[in-house]
Amino acid sequence: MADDSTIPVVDFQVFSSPSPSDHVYQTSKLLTSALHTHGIVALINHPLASTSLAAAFHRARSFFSLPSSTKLQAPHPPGYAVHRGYSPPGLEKVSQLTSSSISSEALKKLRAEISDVKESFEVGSESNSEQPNIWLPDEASSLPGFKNDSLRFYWECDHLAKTILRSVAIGLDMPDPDFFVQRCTGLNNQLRILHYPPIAAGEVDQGAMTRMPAHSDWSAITLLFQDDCGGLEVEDPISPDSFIPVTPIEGACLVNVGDLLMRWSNDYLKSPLHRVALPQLSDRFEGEERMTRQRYSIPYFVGPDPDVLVECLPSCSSTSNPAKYEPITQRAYNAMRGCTHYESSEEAT
Ligand SMILES: O=C(O)CCC(=O)C(=O)O
Ligand SMILES: [Fe+2]
Repeated sequence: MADDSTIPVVDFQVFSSPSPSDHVYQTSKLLTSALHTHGIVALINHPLASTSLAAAFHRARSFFSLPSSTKLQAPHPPGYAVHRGYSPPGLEKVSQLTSSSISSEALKKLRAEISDVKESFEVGSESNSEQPNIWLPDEASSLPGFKNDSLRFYWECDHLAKTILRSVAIGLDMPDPDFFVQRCTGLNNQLRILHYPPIAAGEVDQGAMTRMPAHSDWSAITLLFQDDCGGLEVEDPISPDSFIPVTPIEGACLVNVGDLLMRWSNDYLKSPLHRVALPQLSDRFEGEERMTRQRYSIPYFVGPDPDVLVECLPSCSSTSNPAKYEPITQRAYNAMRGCTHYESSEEAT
């Protein structure tokens, strides 16, 4: 485990080979303890093959290198309801601000002043008819194998996610280790590849741009793979409003709690605020056009199936600690968060 100014690291080796159950239990306790204190953990020696991960980053670089006119042939639909396809830089803005915490005029002004500089492409299960995938029409000639390889990676991430969800259930001393796996079948996950293009250093100096503002994820858990650029930060649990850097560890899988696991666990597991800050001064390329480094990351959002009711786990409540949230389905939670997000970012649609 790390000190308080960095995020915890847990060695997940026991899940790569047959291991005694007490080792599995100890690792699972370390996992849930990290997700309790920080809401995020870096798993090392996890079972996802490093070759698959390297190939996924390679695929992301190839995709984002295509001309804009090609990428825009697989456009993300307007609105919040469907999360698939390509979003060009500046299109999507995430924010934790809600219309109840700030007036809509002030929110609009804030959004007009600060632009998110990133592009993304999102993929789901081919069986999810409510969220149909959006592929390039001509992918065979522009990016051979992109669709099949992306889908294979999607299911490899799902496999890792299920191992982690079982470990969370064990760490929470739940009677059924498959409780979460049965409710998060893989139908409703979302694979996102993200590219943060280089930014002119002048913009960094003026603070006119951000990479991704602070937000929590709407998922049950999120797996996140990042390159070596850095910039990801998570709210400091012992000093809220300040953020600690999530320093890249090669090959590690970051796992953060999403809002729905937080609700399931009655706030025992925290869905942390996190953001992507601009790179450090020392990490800028100098020259006439002083630019920052570009960054790639791959989040994988693990969602319960849309109609699963997320309600406080019996082991996480008592008479002195009653349930804090009303039961809610993923579908209803998505609509609730999405409406707020959509209303307050209408210029993005
Ligand atoms: O790019 C990253 O490292 C973070 C991405 C993220 O937080 C998200 O897509 O929700
Ligand atoms: Fe996130």
